[in-house]
Amino acid sequence: MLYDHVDGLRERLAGRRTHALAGSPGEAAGTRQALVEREAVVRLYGRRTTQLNAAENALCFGRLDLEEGEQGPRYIGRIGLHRERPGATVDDEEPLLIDWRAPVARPFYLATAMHPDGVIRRRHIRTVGRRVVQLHDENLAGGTGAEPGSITSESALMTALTAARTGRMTDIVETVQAEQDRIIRSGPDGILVVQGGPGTGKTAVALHRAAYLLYHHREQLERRGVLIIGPNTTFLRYIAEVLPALGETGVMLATTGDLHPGVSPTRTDPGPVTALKGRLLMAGVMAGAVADRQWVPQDDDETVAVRHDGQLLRLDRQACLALRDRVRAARLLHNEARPLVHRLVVEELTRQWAQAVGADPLGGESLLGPEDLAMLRRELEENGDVDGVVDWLWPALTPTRLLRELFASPRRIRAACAQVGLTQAEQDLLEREGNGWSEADVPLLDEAAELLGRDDSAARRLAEELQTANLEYAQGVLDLLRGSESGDFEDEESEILAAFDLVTAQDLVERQEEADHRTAAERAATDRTWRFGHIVVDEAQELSPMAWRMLMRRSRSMTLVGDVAQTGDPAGASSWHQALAPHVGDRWRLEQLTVNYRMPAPVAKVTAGLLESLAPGLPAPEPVRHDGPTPWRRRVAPGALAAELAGAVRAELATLGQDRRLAVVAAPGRAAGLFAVLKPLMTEGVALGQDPDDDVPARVVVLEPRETKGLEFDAVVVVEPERIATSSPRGPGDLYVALTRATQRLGVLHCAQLPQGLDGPWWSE
Ligand SMILES: Nc1ncnc2c1ncn2[C@@H]1O[C@H](COP(=O)(O)OP(=O)(O)OP(=O)(O)O)[C@@H](O)[C@H]1O
Repeated sequence: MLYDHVDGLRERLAGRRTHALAGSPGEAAGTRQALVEREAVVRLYGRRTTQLNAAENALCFGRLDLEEGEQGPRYIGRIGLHRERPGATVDDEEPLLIDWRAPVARPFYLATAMHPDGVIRRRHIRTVGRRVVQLHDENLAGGTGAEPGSITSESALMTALTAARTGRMTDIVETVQAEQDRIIRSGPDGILVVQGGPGTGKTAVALHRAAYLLYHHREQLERRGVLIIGPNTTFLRYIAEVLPALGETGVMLATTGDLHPGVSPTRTDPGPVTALKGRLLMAGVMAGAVADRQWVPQDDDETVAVRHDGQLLRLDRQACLALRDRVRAARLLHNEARPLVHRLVVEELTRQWAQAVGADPLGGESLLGPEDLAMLRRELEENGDVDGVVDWLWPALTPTRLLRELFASPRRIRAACAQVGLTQAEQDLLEREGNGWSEADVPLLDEAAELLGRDDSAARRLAEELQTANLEYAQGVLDLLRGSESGDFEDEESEILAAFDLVTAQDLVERQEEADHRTAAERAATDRTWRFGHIVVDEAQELSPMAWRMLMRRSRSMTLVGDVAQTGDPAGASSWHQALAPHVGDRWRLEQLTVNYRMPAPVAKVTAGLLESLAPGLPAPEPVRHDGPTPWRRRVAPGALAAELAGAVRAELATLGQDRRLAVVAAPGRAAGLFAVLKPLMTEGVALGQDPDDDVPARVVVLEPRETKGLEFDAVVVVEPERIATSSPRGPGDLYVALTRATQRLGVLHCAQLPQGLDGPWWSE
């Protein structure tokens, strides 16, 4: 019945869309307003159809039977559906399916036998396509007993947790747990931090929270947009299908490296450089770099000069210093101060000129009156040399130019750091050759953009050029139509009105301008200053202080999820207080997730040992699955590692069975070598890859620890953990990440001793 209802809705929407596209006849038809309205209506129908399509799988997954006296039963699903009754108001419409995010759906996630909340039975409905294949009932009212063969929602959860991993994250809407539900439904205001160990569902919760907030605050959030920040593009691909499956599109997914429109990081900085660029004092370095570009002559002999009407007018060091002080006192952003610089230069030159030509040879008052001076000023304003002087003293700067020229010059670096107190060795780290930007440069570019402000003159010029180009293009289109007319029509048909009889090029351009119907996310992607309605940051522990500074400009409504024990970035945080205090003091709230949904208990035990040495006192999440295979470890001679690895992977695949995926994780720099070792597997029909980003994820992937961040696999084989732990100052955190990716099986191959915390009785040999 529900699917029939959806089909009917889809059909009606398609009909209305076609009707809207055809346009309504009448006086207003063809006006700009009618076009805009039509576009809006068509987009609305399109969005609604997308939502209906997204809900096709597992449209309805739950049912609540309520105590007598309550209405019921309630069916819970991915979207809300109502039976429309002619003449009924929205409130009277009969609910057929309740959106999982609606308040009345909440008992589906929260009701327990202890606190049934009016629910006597909770039913999980499993469907394949449009067919119901399984029902799981939980009787929450005492005495009724479960129906034979029924299982509890714990079983529905277990089914989800033990399913084969596909390489893409799926939603958890059918089995959200109480502690997760509370976070998902918490209000949007302020900054919410969700701390939880590996596999506690932080990513899942963050994405469902985004869907929940969009549902309850749709108008505001669709206007301002929701931004989801992840640690790398691999991770973003991994999570990309969750929100569309929940019917929510139009959310912007990005890394912090994507936040400066026009810049795509391609460069990898060494760890110490990343760490330095992430420090808050870089804000001072950027301010110093801008100040350094507000130039004055270095000694008293040096001047800048303007030739005017045969006279050479000069600004010496003292004049330039005075001018710079006056401009700085106005506290304008660098580029926005340029008109003031221009005005003051003209003022000074006018003064000098008046002195030169208007001086009374007899020593009396100037011979020039106010009108002469005004004329002089106007002449100087139009003198191109003055523009040159302004460019010299106070150049128009883009953030990229400022940084490129800064990093290319030891002198500029020294000047920029003068007030900040970086050692010479640290200053040397900033120097670099070649082009290209790194992720750590992006917050610096953002900082620079804040200090520089806009240079409106260039933007205005560009807008004018664009307008002229558009007009020319539109005129060209009309000319083309006119040109193709004569041969095509017979005499009597040439009476027919053509487009060029009805519209001018200007009309066409205006119509194009109105046709910008991009979503907030699309517009935000091209606007550095866009303020989002809400920002979700996943793996938030990885952000540097400078990256936090950049993000805080984009919104103060945030959900930050992460685990300070998993920090891998050299500039990342070791505590939430350390990360947030410089930006928002203690104005943030903390929620914790405590249940480990990913790893079975035997794997969790191994990783808990490492956690204790990594972050003493941080509790290890409690695994929800108590059984599972015991992790294995095998110590091998260095020469035998390659052969042992190939054998171990073969054995793991055989144990796992078809459709299950495995990751081999090794220290940075070793993945390529191990990939070569495993290549023969390909001749055995095993898809092998080095990129979890592949369109069709390979069955076996060889990765470095940081590439596995946020991902999970049915089985994981970690090669030489000691080498991972010692590969960088954040090595132990990287090892912890690698070991916590397995949903079923974990194995370790090692030549050296196991690192501290990992050596224990929990392994099978
Ligand atoms: N309530 C739930 N129902 C079903 N599956 C769940 C639930 N909560 C979490 N999971 C599953 O547990 C796994 C781990 O979740 P997720 O990746 O969100 O954890 P995480 O805390 O972000 O982990 P990490 O910090 O290691 O990246 C995923 O497969 C997720 O789908």
